[in-house]
Amino acid sequence: MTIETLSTNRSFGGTQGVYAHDSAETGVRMTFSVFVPDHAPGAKLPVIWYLSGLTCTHANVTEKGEFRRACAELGLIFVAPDTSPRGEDVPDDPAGAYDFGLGAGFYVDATQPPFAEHYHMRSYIEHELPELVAGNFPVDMARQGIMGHSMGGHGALTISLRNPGRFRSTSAFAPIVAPSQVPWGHKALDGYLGTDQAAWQEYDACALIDGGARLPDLLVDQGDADNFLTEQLKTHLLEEACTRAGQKATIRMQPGYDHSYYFISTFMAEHLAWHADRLK
Ligand SMILES: N[C@@H](CCC(=O)N[C@@H](CS)C(=O)NCC(=O)O)C(=O)O
Repeated sequence: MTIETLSTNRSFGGTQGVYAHDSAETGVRMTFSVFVPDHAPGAKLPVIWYLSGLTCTHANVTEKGEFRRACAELGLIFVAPDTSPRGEDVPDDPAGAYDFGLGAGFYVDATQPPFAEHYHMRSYIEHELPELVAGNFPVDMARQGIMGHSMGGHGALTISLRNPGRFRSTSAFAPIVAPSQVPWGHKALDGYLGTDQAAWQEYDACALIDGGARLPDLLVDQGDADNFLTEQLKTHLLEEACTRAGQKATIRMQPGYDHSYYFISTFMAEHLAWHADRLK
């Protein structure tokens, strides 16, 4: 599996790179970014997977996430994938809406035409990208953490819940916690998976927790001035599911913060330190 280096920049005593490769899962060229702190020759570092939200590419968090100083200090590799397949042959939302299709892969393996051909973001993130990164960067795959924002928070939670033991740490900023119960999720899961809601359950963090899936621990930050909180994010559903299940979790409402990277970057270093503690 070969990767093409699109750019590298020296930053915070490490290297921020952007890379591309031909993906077998999505059938198109995919771009992702990796920050590698300087390290002793031959050393392998723990890795954080960061899954982004609606409309994002790798670039949003790479440029606005403010993760590099903390990653350099803590010795963490930070990987940021794209949020969907892209290209002329890749179908989009029929009306070009931002919440489905391009930039909105929802970390599922689509089963419905015409999306089933390219929209394999679950398998891409769970299998293909980890193999590629493990083969090309100094990552210790025994020490993985996963985090994400909004749709990417949904991705981080569901991927971690479905793969017990793989991620020692899981956190999220303003995650979609119950896509089966909110308009963004209904539109995406219906479009990618069809109307049978039984197929949606493995892509719904609250349903997975209710079904018995567990994480060692969980950290979530949510701004109380987030304009998506009431209709789309419904953080209280995750709090209730964790309480019902006895799932250990720290879910914090942050007064005055919105949904943007101003919010994410504020709490990024704290999340990374929390991950690093669990990845020692
Ligand atoms: N901008 C969209 C909302 C989508 C949105 O807020 N996306 C979040 C993730 S759910 C994001 O990270 N946007 C890109 C950015 O802020 O850089 C709109 O048209 O309403």
